[in-house]
Amino acid sequence: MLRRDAFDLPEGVIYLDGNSLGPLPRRAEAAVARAMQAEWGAMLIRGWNEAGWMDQPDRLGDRIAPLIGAAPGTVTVGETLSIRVFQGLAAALSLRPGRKVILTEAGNFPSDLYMAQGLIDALGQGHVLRALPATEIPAALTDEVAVLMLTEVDYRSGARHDMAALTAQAHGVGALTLWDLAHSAGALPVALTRCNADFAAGCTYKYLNGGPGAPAFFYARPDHSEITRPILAGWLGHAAPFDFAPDYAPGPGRARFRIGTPPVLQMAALDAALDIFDGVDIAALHARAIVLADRLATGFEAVCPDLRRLTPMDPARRGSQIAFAHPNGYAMVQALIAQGVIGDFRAPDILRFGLTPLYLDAGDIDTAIERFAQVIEGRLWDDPAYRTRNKVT
Ligand SMILES: Cc1ncc(COP(=O)(O)O)c(C=O)c1O
Ligand SMILES: Nc1c(O)cccc1C(=O)C[C@H](N)C(=O)O
Repeated sequence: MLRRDAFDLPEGVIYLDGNSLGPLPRRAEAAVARAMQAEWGAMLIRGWNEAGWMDQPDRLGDRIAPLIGAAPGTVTVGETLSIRVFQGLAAALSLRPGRKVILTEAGNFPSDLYMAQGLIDALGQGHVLRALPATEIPAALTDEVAVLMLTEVDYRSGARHDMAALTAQAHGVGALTLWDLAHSAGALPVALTRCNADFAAGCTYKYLNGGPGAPAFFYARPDHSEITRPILAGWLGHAAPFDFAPDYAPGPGRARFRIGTPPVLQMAALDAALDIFDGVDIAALHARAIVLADRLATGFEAVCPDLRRLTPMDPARRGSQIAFAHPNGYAMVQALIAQGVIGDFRAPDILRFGLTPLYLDAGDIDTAIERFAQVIEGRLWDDPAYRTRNKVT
């Protein structure tokens, strides 16, 4: 399971932030160089045909599909996750005319909330965004709800929704579902087909290690793809893009969810990154992440009993990260980074650590605990340099 050699990680660094940005896969460096030289450089514009650039979104979609329990031909790649959330919501609303509620979790990732607010404004049809605590969502699933939009694994606490149960309940009242898999894909087993999910989207720069700015993926249940008229109708989602027709006609199935030009170099990196998952049992990977998370949590809490654990204990109800709240959280994370243990901070007071067993083992966690002990016992966090927040945390 440990495939550390597949990654180009700096010596001495314990990387606990793969839930925000995965590290560099060694093969990605060569793949991007090849795409630049042998394809872009040598083929020039012929690369679209000869190097298969135009087919990359679907080819990569088919590589991601088994990681998220989707059938071949149902996932496409490109654009950003924010755009994909907008697209999925718009598709769901168009399939439920007359229903006015988008139901979501309060504290969902801001972009998902903003996308819903923007879409509601743009449509101007009186939709409302109802954002509730997770515990209140089941009771709020009524026949007013057009779509239940949830991030399967919460970006802060790491708490995981029960996709199968909530999707079934949404369908029970005639609502559709849109799942944000940003913190799921490549970290834990996702079963979109088995759960009968309607739409899903995720990013590839976290657990899938596609690199900063790597494109998003988008899933639509096949019966929905055939009847949805995408609100973001781009030329590459047209049935015949190179006819350059003045009016939009949707392409078949997932093709219609393409919008604009695919990011060819990013896709070359992602393609190479996905090689690492060949033969990986995602359920076993997640089980390992849970063990590492527990080891880290127990060790950190022993060093600093004031930490308040935010991540649920039940392995079935969490993703592959552990999060704590502490009033000095920002300074602690910065001091830990200075010691070579990279985690991150989420406002207002959350220390967040991603557990990625492709390149982390128990020895790394023990080293992280030792360095955290140095930070706490030496009060290394109490440094004026850590009183001002960085632009990107
Ligand atoms: C849960 C979740 N949704 C959406 C996003 C937004 O993704 P992007 O910036 O790629 O559009 C992120 C991360 O940035 C995220 O963690
Ligand atoms: N996408 C990011 C970026 O462009 C810069 C900094 C961080 C990110 C992130 O992905 C944040 C991430 N979604 C999170 O869970 O906090």
